[in-house]
Amino acid sequence: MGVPFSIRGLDKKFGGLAAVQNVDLDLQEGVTTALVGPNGAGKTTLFNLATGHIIPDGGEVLLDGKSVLGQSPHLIARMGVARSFQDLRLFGRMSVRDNVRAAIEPTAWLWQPGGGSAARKREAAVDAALDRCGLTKQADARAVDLAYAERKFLSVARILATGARIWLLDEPASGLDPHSRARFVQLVRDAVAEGVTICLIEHNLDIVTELADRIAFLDRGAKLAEGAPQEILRDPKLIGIYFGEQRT
Ligand SMILES: Nc1ncnc2c1ncn2[C@@H]1O[C@H](COP(=O)(O)OP(=O)(O)OP(=O)(O)O)[C@@H](O)[C@H]1O
Repeated sequence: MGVPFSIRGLDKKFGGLAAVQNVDLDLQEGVTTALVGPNGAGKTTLFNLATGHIIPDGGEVLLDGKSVLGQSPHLIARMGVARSFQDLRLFGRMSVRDNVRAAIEPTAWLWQPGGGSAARKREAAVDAALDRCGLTKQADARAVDLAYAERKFLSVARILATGARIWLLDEPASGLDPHSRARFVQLVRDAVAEGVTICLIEHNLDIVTELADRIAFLDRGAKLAEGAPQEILRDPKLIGIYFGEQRT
């Protein structure tokens, strides 16, 4: 099993605060990894470092064994690493379809051969992503007019349409009703079956248990443990930290 995406010794300080401290993480092909930890543990910062949104103070980010450190978020996305944001970052006044198109366009090289046929392929990818995310009927609606769960699915459709092989999802299921949550779990499982490697930040431990093959547990910027969900979620010390017991 390959390791398409790897983080080595990542460090990031914000002023005096060590938000990420010497974190290693391997995303193995076909393995879904969950980042778990209390609020402020450094999970989102780790995604920001991994995708070029923030430059680390030290460490390495490797895609297929090659450094992508210092590359722009656009370029990293173009290389097949897609991410979602807690605040979704949709274009509210644009249509649902245009939101997905906008996600796909930066990954299409201007000089891409094929002209019209490449454009048709992109449209087909947009249609397929909308269909899989249950948004075909809402394709012409403005993103801002969607229900909350639909907006969450739109953020996944934007990733799906790019054909990215590595997905970093930041709390993708937060606030979803049980029905939407079940649909989301199925969407992720389908993507994994198609070969997508996924890392997700998730506070809902039921979803973590359903989807994750591995858990990396973070606290105060450091990775405290990594292993199978049944191992990590049964560790009283980690569970105490997660639910905010007094720490020394
Ligand atoms: N741009 C920034 N400037 C200063 N401090 C920041 C910045 N971004 C994050 N932090 C701080 O770094 C720490 C880690 O934040 P981060 O958002 O990565 O945690 P998290 O594990 O994702 O938390 P949550 O589960 O609440 O989303 C927190 O103390 C946060 O306040």
